[in-house]
Amino acid sequence: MHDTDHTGPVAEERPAKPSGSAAGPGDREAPPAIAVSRLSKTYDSGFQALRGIDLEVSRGEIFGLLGPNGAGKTTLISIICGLVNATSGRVRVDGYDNVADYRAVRSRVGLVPQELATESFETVWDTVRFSRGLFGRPPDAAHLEKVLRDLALWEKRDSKIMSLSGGMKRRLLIAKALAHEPRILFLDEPTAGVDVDLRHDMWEVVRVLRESGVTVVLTTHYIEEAEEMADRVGVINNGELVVVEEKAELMRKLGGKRLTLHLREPLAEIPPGLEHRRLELGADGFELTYTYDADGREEGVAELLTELGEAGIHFADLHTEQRSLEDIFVSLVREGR
Ligand SMILES: Nc1ncnc2c1ncn2[C@@H]1O[C@H](COP(=O)(O)OP(=O)(O)OP(=O)(O)O)[C@@H](O)[C@H]1O
Repeated sequence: MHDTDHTGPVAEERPAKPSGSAAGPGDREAPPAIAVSRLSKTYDSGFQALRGIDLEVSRGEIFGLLGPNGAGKTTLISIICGLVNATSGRVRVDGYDNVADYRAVRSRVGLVPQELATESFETVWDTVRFSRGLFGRPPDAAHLEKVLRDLALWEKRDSKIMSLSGGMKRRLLIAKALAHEPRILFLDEPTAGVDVDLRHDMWEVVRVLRESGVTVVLTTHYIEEAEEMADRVGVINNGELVVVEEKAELMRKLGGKRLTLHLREPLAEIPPGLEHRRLELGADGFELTYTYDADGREEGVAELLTELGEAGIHFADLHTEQRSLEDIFVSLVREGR
């Protein structure tokens, strides 16, 4: 199944031995958790799902892969985990090539799929124990207990899966993926279709994982989720990584602020003399929006209000807001079209 042209050159680059527990900041020799270079995927149907992806994820990082439906998120993580073959390019996990060193890679990654578990007659405990065994790891009741406790499932260890709530089933999927002690956990759309409370529970779970030093890559099309959880965000659209940025930096660079004025009288168009401003008029003519810098320079607002007053434009109300990652995302995806 696997391409055969990947063996060889990687051997001398990979670490001779697994590098023990997660590397500390002083460990300069340690390879990144994930290194993807020039990765492309064309499915047998001829559809090109990924186009030359380059990406590095550091150890201990929480990386959010954000993109609309069909953007290529699942394809990318499936290739990194070694479940789908790439057409070209290369993936290394902890320094191991995902084709030549398939086993080393599989033992280092845990994948939490979108679907809920189906083995409904099994107990929670048997499920995690079995998952660990699948990876050839020796039994370790203490580790499994810790995983179940961290995920608030310890009290349910003897319960059958069918008796668990939806939230517990989701957490059990994570417990299964953690049973063999992976260093990198992939969460594919962890909160797709769940209610708000459950979504917040999942965010909490990811925070706990971060504290335990696990590298987390999560895919989502909820901006809020990436904004809430990720250290860095990569936006993928049409199989291309449109941007990869520290979340805070992305907000700072592209965030901007928006001032919205609710006018007393509707306008048919932006009045002459104000065209140089970044103004937008709402469809009903009552809402005028001004976008300005995110870095705190707000002197333009006072000038604008004076100019509007001079032009005889009066407003009944105004409010400002920070542009959200949602706005940024929408504009990036538009630009990428
Ligand atoms: N086995 C396959 N054969 C052909 N095309 C495929 C296959 N799997 C996925 N695709 C196509 O590749 C594209 C990317 O799919 P992928 O599942 O990676 O997207 P995604 O970003 O994860 O989307 P979603 O958010 O809907 O899960 C889609 O257009 C999809 O239809």
